[in-house]
Amino acid sequence: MQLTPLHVTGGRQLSGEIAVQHSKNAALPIIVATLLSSEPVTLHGVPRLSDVYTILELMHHLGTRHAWVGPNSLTLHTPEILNTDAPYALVSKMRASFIVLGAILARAGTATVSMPGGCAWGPRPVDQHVKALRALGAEVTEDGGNFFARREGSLSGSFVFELLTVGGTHNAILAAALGEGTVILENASIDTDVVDVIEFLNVLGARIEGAGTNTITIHGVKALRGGEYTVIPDRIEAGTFMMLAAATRSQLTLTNVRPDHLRAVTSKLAEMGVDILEDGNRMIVDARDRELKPVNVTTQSYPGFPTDLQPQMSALLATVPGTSVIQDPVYPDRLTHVAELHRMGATITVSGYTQVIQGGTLHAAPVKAADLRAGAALFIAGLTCEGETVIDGVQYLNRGYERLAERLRGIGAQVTQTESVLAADD
Ligand SMILES: CC(=O)N[C@H]1[C@@H](OP(=O)(O)OP(=O)(O)OC[C@H]2O[C@@H](n3ccc(=O)[nH]c3=O)[C@H](O)[C@@H]2O)O[C@H](CO)[C@@H](O)[C@@H]1O
Ligand SMILES: C=C(OP(=O)(O)O)C(=O)O
Repeated sequence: MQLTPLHVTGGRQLSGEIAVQHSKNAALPIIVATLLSSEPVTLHGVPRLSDVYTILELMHHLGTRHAWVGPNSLTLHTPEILNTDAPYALVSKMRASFIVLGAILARAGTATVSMPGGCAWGPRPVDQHVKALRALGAEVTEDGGNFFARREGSLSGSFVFELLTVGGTHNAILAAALGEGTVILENASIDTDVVDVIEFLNVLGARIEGAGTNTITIHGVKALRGGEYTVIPDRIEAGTFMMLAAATRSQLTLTNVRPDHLRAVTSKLAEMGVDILEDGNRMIVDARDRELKPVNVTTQSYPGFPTDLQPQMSALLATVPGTSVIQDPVYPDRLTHVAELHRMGATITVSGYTQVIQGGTLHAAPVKAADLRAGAALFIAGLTCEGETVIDGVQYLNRGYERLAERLRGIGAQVTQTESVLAADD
């Protein structure tokens, strides 16, 4: 869908309260995890994002019927799996869809899933997903851009991930949750989105231990029941708004936040001189009248500094006088925002996955987002400069930020766009 650009005029302080949406990257695998139950499941805190509509389209193909029962509440029901394949046209749109491989395999015994898409800043392998499923007893082959998986009986055994992978851990958990075997995953991800999926599955009657530790034990169960669950707050959206507050030297109050999920971000912003006050699920971020200091940042798996906030951090540090260094070894090629920030006057030199940033003042320019978080970096940058920045590639922002223009206007930002139409009953 071709969307109209976002027009952003900055150079003035923002203020007020902004409610953070619930987590995109937890909601997507939780929606997929409902495939494991034949009973209805109601989810609360599902953000209305294009990625959510994409996964619902895929789920519909697999046999799930859904209905929105509130602004962010969704009931899903998969009495039976009608198709065991996840076609290229749907999987290629987003990364998270690849975990239907484990879910379909668990429920139907066989699955065909196209190689995943998603934000395309460089290679995003799935070798660990495949190695894990094979180690647990599934047969997985690849041909013509598709993975074929099948199992005889229940999955069982153990697998040590060669690196920390969120999606790989999701896929293995979903594949092993049903059945009679016990599976042990070592060096598993401790990401908040993995913990949320496990807690959700346990509400439906799964027996999964070790959430939030590197060793996850899954005792297969015969069936899962229906149930109700609320998705966790989106720590990446919260971090984006924290950086927006800092970059515009404003004070913002964020609600629906889990400060315990944001430790690495909070401490980095505090090191820069931003005041952050935590009060339950609220956070006040204050950068008014501050001379912010440059910092060095390296991304890591959770609980380290998230790669999903690296582009936004580049935009922020481009406004901070002095030399900052950002390294993103998690996704070394996640750099599509850099050339666009150059158009806005940023001084950033890139060598491998290292950005050296000489901070200063940015100016408005026409720019284009080539992926979701690059888009976030651009609206942050745009809101720091006087004049109008026109941001193209809004379809990427709609993947991850619900009603963005409207919510930014709520904190005093001058942002206009002919709103994209995501149908309420889509
Ligand atoms: C939908 C979703 O939740 N997406 C998030 C998820 O993506 P995703 O689950 O795809 O990311 P992973 O955690 O799997 O990737 C982490 C690292 O492991 C590598 N790797 C991963 C799998 C594999 O089989 N082999 C391999 O080498 C990746 O190249 C990367 O360097 O976590 C990323 C890292 O926090 C985030 O940027 C994404 O926003
Ligand atoms: C990159 C992201 O999502 P995906 O993994 O679906 O591309 C993201 O949420 O920042």
